[in-house]
Amino acid sequence: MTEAKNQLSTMKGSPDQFRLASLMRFDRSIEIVRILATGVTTLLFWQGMAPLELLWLAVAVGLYPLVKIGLLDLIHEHKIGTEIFVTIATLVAVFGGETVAGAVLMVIILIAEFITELSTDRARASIKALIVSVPQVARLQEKGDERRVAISELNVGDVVLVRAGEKIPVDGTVIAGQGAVNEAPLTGESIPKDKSAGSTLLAGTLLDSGALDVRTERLGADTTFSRIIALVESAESEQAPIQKLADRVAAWLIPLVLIFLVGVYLVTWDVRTVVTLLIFTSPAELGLATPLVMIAAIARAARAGILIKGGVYLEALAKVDVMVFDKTGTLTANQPRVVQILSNRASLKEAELLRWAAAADRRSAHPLAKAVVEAAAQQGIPVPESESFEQFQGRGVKATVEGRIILVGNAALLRENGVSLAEVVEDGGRTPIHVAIDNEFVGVIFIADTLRPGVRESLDELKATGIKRLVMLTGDNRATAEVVARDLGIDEVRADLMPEDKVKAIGDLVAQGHRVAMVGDGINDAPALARANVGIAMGAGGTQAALEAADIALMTDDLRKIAGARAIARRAYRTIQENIFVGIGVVHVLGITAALLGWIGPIEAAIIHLGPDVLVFINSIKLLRVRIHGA
Ligand SMILES: Nc1ncnc2c1ncn2[C@@H]1O[C@H](COP(=O)(O)OP(=O)(O)OP(=O)(O)O)[C@@H](O)[C@H]1O
Ligand SMILES: [Zn+2]
Repeated sequence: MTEAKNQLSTMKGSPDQFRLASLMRFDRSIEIVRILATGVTTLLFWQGMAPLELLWLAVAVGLYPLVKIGLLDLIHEHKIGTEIFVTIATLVAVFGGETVAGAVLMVIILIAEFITELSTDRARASIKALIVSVPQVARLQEKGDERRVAISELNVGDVVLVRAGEKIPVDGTVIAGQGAVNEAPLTGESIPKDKSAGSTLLAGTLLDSGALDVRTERLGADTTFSRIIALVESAESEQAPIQKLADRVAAWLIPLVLIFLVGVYLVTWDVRTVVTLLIFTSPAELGLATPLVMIAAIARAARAGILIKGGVYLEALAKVDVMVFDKTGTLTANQPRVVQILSNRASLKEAELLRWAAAADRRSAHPLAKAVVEAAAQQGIPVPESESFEQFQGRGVKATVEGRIILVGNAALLRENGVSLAEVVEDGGRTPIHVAIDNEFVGVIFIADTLRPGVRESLDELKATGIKRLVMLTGDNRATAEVVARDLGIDEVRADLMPEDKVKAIGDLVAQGHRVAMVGDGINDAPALARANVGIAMGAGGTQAALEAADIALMTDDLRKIAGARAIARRAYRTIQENIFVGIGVVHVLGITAALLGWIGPIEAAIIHLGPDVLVFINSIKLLRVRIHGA
């Protein structure tokens, strides 16, 4: 929290400036003048100091924007909004002889609309402010000299210098120097990370100490930072189902309300009661109850390094009952190491087995292949080039090395290639990689990976938030998968899956009526992420692919952020329900009752009506302060 505040005070265009700037906008000034003019005229007329004609003029001036917005909504969105209701209420009052009441109620509504608009703008501005900004100038290194240039003049490949206390202006790689970088603005991670030659840097993060020379890789709109801003900005337009429902209910209520009002008038012949009722029967506010909550929740999450791409996913995450995890790289740390080599042939030494396997695997990008190649390098084994190479998704590789056909992969790969396996090697906790030379099974390489720190706690926390079933999907073998699952308290394991099986497994869960979230790394798992109700990608700070693939992107690999995201989502959903049922529902029902009983008139109604608007606002803004674990 405090770090975030410090960030705010150092950024260009602080929220205060932003607020001032938007307050001073031209149309805002007109609005203020309009409110003052109509208010003062009403007051003068009331005191007998102005003629009725002047009051009519004031009413016309005040109604103008309401009629305009109301008609535009009606024509373009086929929606009867608050504006139309207020216009009707004012006109009924003025022509029914309650001119002062009509004018006062109109002024109060104008003030309420003005306040709502300002606060929504501020919430929006705060989203951007929370994720801070990128500096607009950089120190460019040129022919041994340095000079300050605008970011727009930089090119990919340029070397920029960053000194302690400065913000990193571009995405790039450190080529010289050393320093500690605070990535909190992007990831919510407040512990600074040490950076030296070869480390990657993200624009918008802060160099706490040291000095770095950075080779520019991405600039301006291409930086991860800019992508995030763009995604958060578009998040608002992704309406949540509850919002659509509120809009639908509002549309459906309007004719009923109008019939009800005509009925009341025919029974009572009382203009005051009808005008008072009009204020409390406008269902348009239903539509206002959700956007502010969504904006606040998305802003809160962004500050914790959780990127939620729209209200629709916030609601979906709140309702999730089954959570599915990929194993490798999601639950495990994705740092596989070779831990044991077993040769099946007396004549074949372990080092030699590793040499064949590494030769076959050297062109594969699979993490297991990298572990094999790395082990060979560590043992100083020279690895030959392969003559041909083929990768089988979820199976392994087939390569020709020194004229011999090498298979490296799981049992299924060997069987499919007609290699008979005397016994399937399974060993809990470690992944066996089978090796065959010229269609003969020659041995197994065992690879182990460690669990991510804090996985168990994160999963327990998720269960505590009402997730009923935790499922693990993996391409790894059953024995290894089951050991991991048992360690973590996972309820259901599906092993030996091909990538398309994972997509199908999620499809089945969705078809059974579950609300499914899928957690993966976002690179290999993109189709599975897309199939789930909510796709959550980890480590999106590292790769832009992960950022694009998911509905919710975690900027670091910290699994605790999932529980954090879930907490924010549930809280937001509850707030929306509170806003609708208590803030709007209860107050309006009470207001209608009071009006029918003749306890309140139009002016009291308009004042009381400000109550729920303010409540909804405060209730929503509270979301910005939700405490979540690990952020
Ligand atoms: N390049 C490779 N070298 C060796 N074995 C491989 C290779 N590619 C795949 N395999 C074998 O195929 C299995 C399935 O691979 P896949 O990539 O589908 O899953 P994974 O990465 O092990 O696990 P997860 O599905 O949890 O991410 C691996 O466990 C391994 O036995
Ligand atoms: Zn209301």
